[in-house]
Amino acid sequence: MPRVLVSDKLSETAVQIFKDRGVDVDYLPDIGKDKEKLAEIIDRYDGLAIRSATKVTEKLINAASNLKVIGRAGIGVDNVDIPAASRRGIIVMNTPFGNSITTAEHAIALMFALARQIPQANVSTHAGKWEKNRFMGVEITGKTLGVVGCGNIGSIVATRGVGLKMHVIAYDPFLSEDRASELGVEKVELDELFGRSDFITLHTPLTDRTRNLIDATAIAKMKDGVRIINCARGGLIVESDLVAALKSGKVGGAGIDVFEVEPATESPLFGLENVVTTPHLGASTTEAQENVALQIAEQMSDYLVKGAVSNAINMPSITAEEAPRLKPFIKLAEVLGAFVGQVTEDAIKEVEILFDGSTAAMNTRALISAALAGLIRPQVADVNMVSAPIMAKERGIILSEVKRDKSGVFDGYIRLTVKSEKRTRSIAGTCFSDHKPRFIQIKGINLDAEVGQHMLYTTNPDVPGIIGLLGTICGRNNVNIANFQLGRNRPGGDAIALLYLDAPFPPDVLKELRANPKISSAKPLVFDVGAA
Ligand SMILES: NC(=O)C1=CN([C@@H]2O[C@H](COP(=O)(O)OP(=O)(O)OC[C@H]3O[C@@H](n4cnc5c(N)ncnc54)[C@H](O)[C@@H]3O)[C@@H](O)[C@H]2O)C=CC1
Ligand SMILES: O=C(O)C(=O)COP(=O)(O)O
Repeated sequence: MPRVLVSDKLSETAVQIFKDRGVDVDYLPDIGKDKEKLAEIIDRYDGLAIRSATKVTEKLINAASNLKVIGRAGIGVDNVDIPAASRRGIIVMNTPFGNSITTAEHAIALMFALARQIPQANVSTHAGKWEKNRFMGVEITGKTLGVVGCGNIGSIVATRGVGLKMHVIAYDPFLSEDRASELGVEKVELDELFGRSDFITLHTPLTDRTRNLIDATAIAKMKDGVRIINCARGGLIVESDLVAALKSGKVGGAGIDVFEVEPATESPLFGLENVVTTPHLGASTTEAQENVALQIAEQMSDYLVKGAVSNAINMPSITAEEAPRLKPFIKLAEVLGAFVGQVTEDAIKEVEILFDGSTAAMNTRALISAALAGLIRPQVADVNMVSAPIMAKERGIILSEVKRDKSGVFDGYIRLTVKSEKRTRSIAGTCFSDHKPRFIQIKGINLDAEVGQHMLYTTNPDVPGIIGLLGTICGRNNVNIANFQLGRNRPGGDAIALLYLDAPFPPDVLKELRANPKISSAKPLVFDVGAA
């Protein structure tokens, strides 16, 4: 039974869902904050469910020898070293919509809090001061709201802003004019947004490109008295620059939910009169927490139990419905890759994957990942569908995909063509209704060959006596041949043989075979023929 660790505070709904779906679960909501303790036990788990408190570093990933999936019950995955997870073949998934309304509402709440100084007035009133003249606010209506990052959350904030009769302008490199007009916002460049906004709200992910987006230079371009809201990530703002601008009055107020360093128990922003802070509460409503807990538990269980992949950051999605249909073809793609990977001994330069007929309509991204995993595995044993594309890229392999209509007798097939330093190799295969992968063409030679666990692949000129020769050498050395497949391109041309064996082909017999002048090449092959 797969086992999952929940290392941050999550609704207990998640725990129940894991259990209901056949996943063992340990709920240790405080362990995420204890790096050492977490590293000590992480190798016991197949899955890790987190929020933002657990930092999944490369070090932790290296200690997680059994980990297959990291599930973020929320949106931002900047606390996970995704390249390190991908290299180790670990899927990283999130719940991209579960808390977006809640977070957008928090941004709007902070905007009102700033406009009317509600938190400060609240403290003063509780203290019995009745400072009616101290707290003069500003109206929201008619003001310009600048939304930086108009994705899921940004666009909800934008439409709420429109509803509040604000003039909403947005900067997002991926925002189309059509989408902007659908939302009722004006699409502008960043500098224009800085120059025109009365309120600026940030909704981009934290990446190397967005880090320090709001620094002294950006602030200098803003209107005097601008109010800034950050419910995205602390690293988007250079806090020291913001503090200076708040002190000088250039920035009139800041609503800050997220900090450069969290948990933020001290910050230069604390104690400033015009700053409203919350401790990363953007996603903290009962509704959002139920949503994300339920979703992540479902997604992680579906992956661990059924192989379905959804909302993965580093792997193509495979729905629970398509998983059973796709599985045999994933196996096929993997064995095609494994065949070529085992016979290729020099550096691979280019890979072309052709999807013919029905296979062209399948989830070809997943099939490509599987083919690459098979191809690379002879060199790197623990590669899988998550890590294979990244490894292929790191090795400079040029990848191309071709899709075409049914072109032959098969409903559909996959052909893998691999160009290495010395030569080009090609292999094609398909699955029939028995769901078993079959080789249908090797080296341009047609055949119909099942995939065996232990095989021997030989090439030779098409001359009489090869079958006898192979049989004699194997027989003399006590190697049992379970089955035999032959093919040739034309009489007297190139021929190939596939021998199905009960055990790995013995190295000394291989030597003898290779020394025989009638055999051009002989290569033992091993395939994982476990259930598709
Ligand atoms: N405070 C909290 O508790 C929460 C914070 N978040 C944060 O909010 C972020 C945004 O979430 P979503 O809207 O769901 O993500 P999203 O991916 O739907 O939207 C992000 C948008 O930012 C845009 N973008 C990327 N780089 C940009 C740049 N340099 N300038 C302007 N726009 C850029 C993208 O094109 C995209 O449209 C998350 O990455 C997360 O860090 C999310 C949920 C809760
Ligand atoms: O979903 C996100 O990106 C969030 O920032 C929410 O963080 P949390 O789950 O509340 O630690």
